[in-house]
Amino acid sequence: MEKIKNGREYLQYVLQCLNDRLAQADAAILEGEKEIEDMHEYYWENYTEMDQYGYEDYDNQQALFRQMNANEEQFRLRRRFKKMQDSPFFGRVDFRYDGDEEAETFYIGIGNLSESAGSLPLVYDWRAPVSGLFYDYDKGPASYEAPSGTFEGEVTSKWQYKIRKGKMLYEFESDVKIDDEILGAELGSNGEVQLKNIVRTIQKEQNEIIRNTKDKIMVIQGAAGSGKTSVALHRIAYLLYHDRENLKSSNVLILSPNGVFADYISHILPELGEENIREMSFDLFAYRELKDIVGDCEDRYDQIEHTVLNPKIQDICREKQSPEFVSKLDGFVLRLEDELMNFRDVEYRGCTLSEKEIIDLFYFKFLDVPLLSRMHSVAEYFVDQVETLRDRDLSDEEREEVMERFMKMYETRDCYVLYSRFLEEEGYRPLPRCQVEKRHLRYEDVYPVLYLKYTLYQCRNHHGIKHVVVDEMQDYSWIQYLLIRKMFPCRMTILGDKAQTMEDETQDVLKFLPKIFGKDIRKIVMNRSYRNTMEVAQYANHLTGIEDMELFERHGAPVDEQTFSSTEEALETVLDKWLNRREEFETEALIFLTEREAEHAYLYIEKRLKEIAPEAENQLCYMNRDSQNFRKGLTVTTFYLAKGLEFDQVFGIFEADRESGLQRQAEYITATRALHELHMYTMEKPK
Ligand SMILES: Nc1ncnc2c1ncn2[C@@H]1O[C@H](COP(=O)(O)OP(=O)(O)OP(=O)(O)O)[C@@H](O)[C@H]1O
Repeated sequence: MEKIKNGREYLQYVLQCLNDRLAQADAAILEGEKEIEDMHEYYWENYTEMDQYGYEDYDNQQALFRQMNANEEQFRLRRRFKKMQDSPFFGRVDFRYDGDEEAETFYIGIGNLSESAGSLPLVYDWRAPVSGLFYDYDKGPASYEAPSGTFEGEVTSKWQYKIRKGKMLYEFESDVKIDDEILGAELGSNGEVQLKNIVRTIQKEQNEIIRNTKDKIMVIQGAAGSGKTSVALHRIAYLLYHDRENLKSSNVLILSPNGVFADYISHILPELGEENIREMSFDLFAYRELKDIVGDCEDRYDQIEHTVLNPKIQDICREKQSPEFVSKLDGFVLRLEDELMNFRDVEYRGCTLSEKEIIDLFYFKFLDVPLLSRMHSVAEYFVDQVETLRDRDLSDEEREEVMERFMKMYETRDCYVLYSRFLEEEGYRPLPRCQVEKRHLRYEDVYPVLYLKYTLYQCRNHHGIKHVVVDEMQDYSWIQYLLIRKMFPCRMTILGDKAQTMEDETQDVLKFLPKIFGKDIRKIVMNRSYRNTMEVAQYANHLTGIEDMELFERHGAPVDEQTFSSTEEALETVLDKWLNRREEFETEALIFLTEREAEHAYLYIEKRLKEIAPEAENQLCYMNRDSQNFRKGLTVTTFYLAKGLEFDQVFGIFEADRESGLQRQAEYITATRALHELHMYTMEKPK
């Protein structure tokens, strides 16, 4: 095997080895299953005779768990080997260690493979330390970090392979230029609906982020299409691989924009050999946390729709998420320490806690407990006293009764009522008074109320989470980041693009994040864009005046710009272009500023398809905020839901003369969604 220098021969060797390992895994699984069956049988036959203390039963259970884990491991191996049968490796790097005569060869693939467990790998996982050489260096001096230290030497050659279904499609020794050609071919290809994994072509500056394990909070400002989402997901795969002991996929949470986005990225981690991770939008999270306070909350998308109709409401929303507003809220919370309380003696079954004792406990012993949870601690203290004196535990009902007496010392514990009072005190319009189910929070008030709740109550700890990924960081406000820090005091990867803010002005959160997260933060800027053709990227950059973006040299059709006098006319053109070239593209999008426009267009196209091309009906879909799947075909939607996604061909239809900052942002976001072709249509205002 040592002697095989040729990729094709090596492929045959590796495929044979994969077959052997698969057969071994199959045999081990069969044997394991038999073992588990025998254990069950033994248990049922003998459980009446097992020792009375349960030792034997316990031992049996432990043995059963061990066997089940061993089987699970074999299943994992089998899944990996099966995946590798399609393309066992994609790269090779020959590295001569300093002091050695000859270079060693390392083949790189999506997972490790060796002839037997524990022997030297035939293929190295792309996340292994030595694989860093492949991404970081061309021929020449190089080094890599491993747990045992830094290894210096020289890359003597580097190869790239494309293998599909176990067949070598091409192999060549690569230099920088060819790297670019391969990358160009990857970027130019159609065929994948969802986001692709990029292991074969990770770029050096991306690799630096993926392999960073030092920094607690990484913040990535990346241009549209620079690979932020891809990099964040590969980074998670890397961290899961290197810290298996401490970090499981269930410890990672992605705060992402919506359900479709979650679906769009859902296959990447499984493809990289990891389990999928939890994903949630912050609005959904807030909504769940506020369920006991309000009946309903607006979300970010409602806010955008309202802003289109009345741009002024953005100002008040911005104001209510700002540092100044938060410090007023903090001041209000301080005042509540006094104003909210109405202390009095508590007597229960012959035991008394005097008002003075309660005040002492409240303001000294339990001062660290948040205000609205503090009386609970005082009550617990009292319950302890009662139980000691009476020498028995109180029943649940008795405890309840005691608690209630203590809670009555708060004027109110309702964050909605308190927030409304705060608004009034600060000269804002208070919230309508109504029962919980009828309460409907405007978006501008959602996070201030949540902030109040998290400041006034001892809130649930989200302990299981050890790494949070925040995508689209520019869409989060000061107050939201304060909440994120409070809820998740863990490592984070925060990524976004200030140019894609969904407001009339761009928001650069990088300016204020250090104030929230302190010195733990590491900022990285990625300015090279990979998604769009040069024509599309230049057009998009022109819309917002971006000049510093580095574009990948890939060309396509010029942007198709047209003006129409009626929506129907524009939609007919979209229909025509889409139907005529349906075979060429996998995914297309028709994007609008508002939900109303998108829905109208969808209904129009749906009706027309029934008349002219019923066979294409199942290729049309409407994407709203409740949608959960990213689909092939033509997706009709709004710019804010299309954010983060990409499509082979994009149509954007926007009204002329709606010269708002938000519309400019919407057009920019729309344009940057196009991989290959972009059509930007303007609707003339009716005269
Ligand atoms: N190193 C790479 N090799 C191949 N393709 C890449 C690479 N980096 C990025 N891409 C491709 O570029 C496109 C954009 O990537 P991605 O969606 O991760 O970018 P983004 O910065 O999150 O974009 P946006 O902010 O505009 O939504 C994807 O098609 C992705 O596969």
